[in-house]
Amino acid sequence: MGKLIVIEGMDGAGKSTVSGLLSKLLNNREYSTINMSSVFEGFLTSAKYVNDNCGVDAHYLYFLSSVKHCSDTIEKKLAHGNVVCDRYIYSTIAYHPTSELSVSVDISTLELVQPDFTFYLSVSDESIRQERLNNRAQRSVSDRLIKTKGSYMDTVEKAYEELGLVTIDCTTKTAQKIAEELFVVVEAKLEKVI
Ligand SMILES: Nc1ncnc2c1ncn2[C@@H]1O[C@H](COP(=O)(O)OP(=O)(O)OP(=O)(O)O)[C@@H](O)[C@H]1O
Ligand SMILES: Cc1cn([C@H]2C[C@H](O)[C@@H](COP(=O)(O)O)O2)c(=O)[nH]c1=O
Repeated sequence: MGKLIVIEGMDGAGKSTVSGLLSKLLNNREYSTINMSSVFEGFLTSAKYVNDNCGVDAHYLYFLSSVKHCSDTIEKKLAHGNVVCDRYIYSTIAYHPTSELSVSVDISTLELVQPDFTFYLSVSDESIRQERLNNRAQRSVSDRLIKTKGSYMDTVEKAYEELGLVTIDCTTKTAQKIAEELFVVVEAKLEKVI
């Protein structure tokens, strides 16, 4: 059974870039990289539909079921090697503040595969996060949202912080440097899967 490494963070923090570089460092052959948003065909189209046409409860339930789907996909991949996953259940928790929800779901009932490592990539300077988002094509609705005090993205960031994940400050370091930092942590604890 392989190991699961989850990379979390807000839009533009560098998750997909760092996930790819980390996979490379860890050895491509044994590591597959997946993005929660592309785990099944049509995910982003449906996510946009739900966002535009449904309330926050439906949005939350859509993402929860998608995480379950992602977990099942990961489980199959773990039989053949290790997996680096860009976003997981922590995104769903952080992006859906409980104060906005009228439904409550016991996450343990989803029986998700538990990560062996979870890293939260933080960018403390909002102008840097915005610059990164502006330098690439927009991919999601929250790509447009600027974090100001009391805003939705501020709530998302606080929710992430409350989860107490291993936090990596990605404000000024290069993506390569961040990946190397994570590589050291993972390598130190990992049994080689051959
Ligand atoms: N440490 C870094 N320093 C400078 N630029 C970076 C860094 N990490 C990523 N970038 C650049 O910032 C942009 C956003 O990175 P990336 O797409 O990896 O973020 P993301 O967290 O996966 O975003 P999203 O969640 O919105 O998909 C890309 O253009 C990428 O090349
Ligand atoms: C898992 C999850 C994600 N979101 C948001 C966060 C992002 O803005 C998009 C996903 O696109 P990305 O290219 O992977 O950044 O969806 C959400 O609102 N709820 C969730 O559970």
